[in-house]
Formats: sequence, C-alpha cells, structure tokens
Amino acid sequence: MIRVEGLGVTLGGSEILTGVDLTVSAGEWVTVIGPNGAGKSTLLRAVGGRLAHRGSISLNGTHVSALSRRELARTVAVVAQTPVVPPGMTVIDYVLLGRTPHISPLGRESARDLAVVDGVLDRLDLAPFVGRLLATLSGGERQRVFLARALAQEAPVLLLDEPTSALDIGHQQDVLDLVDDLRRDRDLTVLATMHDLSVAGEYADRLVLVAGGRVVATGPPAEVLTEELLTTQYRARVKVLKGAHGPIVVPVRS
Ligand SMILES: Nc1ncnc2c1ncn2[C@@H]1O[C@H](COP(=O)(O)OP(=O)(O)OP(=O)(O)O)[C@@H](O)[C@H]1O
Repeated sequence: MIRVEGLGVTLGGSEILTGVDLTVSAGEWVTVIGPNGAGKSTLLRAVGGRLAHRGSISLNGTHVSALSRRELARTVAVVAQTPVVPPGMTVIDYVLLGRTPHISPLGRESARDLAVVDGVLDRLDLAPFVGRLLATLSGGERQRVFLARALAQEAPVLLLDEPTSALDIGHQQDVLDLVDDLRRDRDLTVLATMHDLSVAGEYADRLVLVAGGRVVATGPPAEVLTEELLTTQYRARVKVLKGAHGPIVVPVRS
C-alpha cells in the first residue's frame, strides 16, 4: 500500500533523509521511532505527498506526485504533529472538513457524511464538544478532534505523527484501540510515529528505527526494541523487559 524507495529529502540546504526504503502492506501497522530530529515527521510528510523529494513514493501503486489533491485526500489521511487550525472554527465544522474529498465542489454534505462524522465523534468521546471552538479545548481534547477529522476522511492510509502525545493513559488506549479495530475491519494501513516505545511496540506489526535521517533497524518490535539498539541510538539508559504483548522499555536512572 505504501512503497518508499531511495527517499531523500533536503530542507533548508540540509539533507534530512537519505536512502530511506520502506514498505507497508494493506492492513499493516508500522511505527517509526527514533530520537528527536531523526527525520520521522519529515518521512511522514513526504509519504503524505507534502514534500519535494528524491527517490520514489507510491501509494497503492501510484506515485504520490501523480495524484491530484482530491485523489491524495481520498487515499491518505494525516494527523500532523501540530496541525494548523483555522481561527474561529468549531469542532463539528473542523471534523466535517474531513469529508471534503467526498463532497462535490459545489455540493453540500450528504446524510452519509453527517453519519460518518457523528460516528467518529461518538467513538472518540467528542459528542459533548461539537459546538465548542477548537481554541477553547484542552490539549488532549484537541488532539482527539484532529484524529476525528482524519478518520472522518475514510482514506485507506492513515499517517499519525505522535497521535497520543497529549492524551491521558485511558484516552491513549481508546484512540489506539480504535485505530487498531479500523485496520482490522477495513484493512486500514497505518504509518505512525511515537516516542513511547513500549506502546509503539504493543500496537505496531513492525517498527522502523530512524536515526540521522537513515533507517538503522526494521522488524518486529522484539527485534528493534533491544537494549543495545536503544542505548546506541537514543544515548539512553534503558532496561527492556518481556511483556505479555511485546517488550516493555523502562528508563533507568543513572
Ligand atoms: N524547513 C527546514 N529547514 C531546515 N531543517 C529542517 C526543516 N524542517 C525540519 N528540519 C530539520 O530536520 C530534522 C528532522 O526533523 P523532523 O521533524 O522530521 O524530526 P523528528 O524525528 O520528527 O523529530 P521529533 O522527535 O523531535 O519530532 C530536524 O533536525 C529539523 O530541525
């Protein structure tokens, strides 16, 4: 569903990504991990068709740059790390924007569009907030609204850049379980970034460890979340314990 070959990205005169190869199959969940500044968000932005790049990126067999804006929006939904919020926008209007690729240019939203939005708002505990201005929500409420807009888009590929960084542990589990259900029910393909390594390993089929703009390891969580790799790449002191659903990474005080 996602095929990246020899990806290179230069920003502000610096080479940010070099020779990145990555494939994600339909229905698969791959999470990109790596230290601050490694190039994770840049990789997601490139896959989302938002960046000039070298090499090739295709979605479902079509090169991203060959897709029109509308085709791209029907194929891939993005939750950016810090989305731009139009001023004065209410929650319902913002989430309805996710239906834009499904509405004809001069048309209005259909009963199905409204039903999809209602369903997503309900699943994300957002029904009480529909009339509120986005600017008045807490960080965690706002993050769920960003996800709601992306899910309302009903695209087969979902790109999530640190989607749960502002969420309490209960909402974090709700959100990740919801995404997991959707990929099982609808073959949704998920490419995410995450800093919580234990959670990353619990939900992803595979992890891709990026450092210095290159892929340094890829594989099932148990192969990537090793003390040796994490110590080297993050310069962190960690213990990796065996959990019921994968490795548990515990920071250790010096
Ligand atoms: N427009 C730009 N000009 C120059 N450098 C940039 C630009 N945009 C991003 N960078 C640099 O590219 C590198 C990778 O950034 P990116 O946001 O992809 O990292 P990241 O792995 O997502 O980091 P984090 O974990 O901190 O979110 C960083 O060093 C960043 O400063």
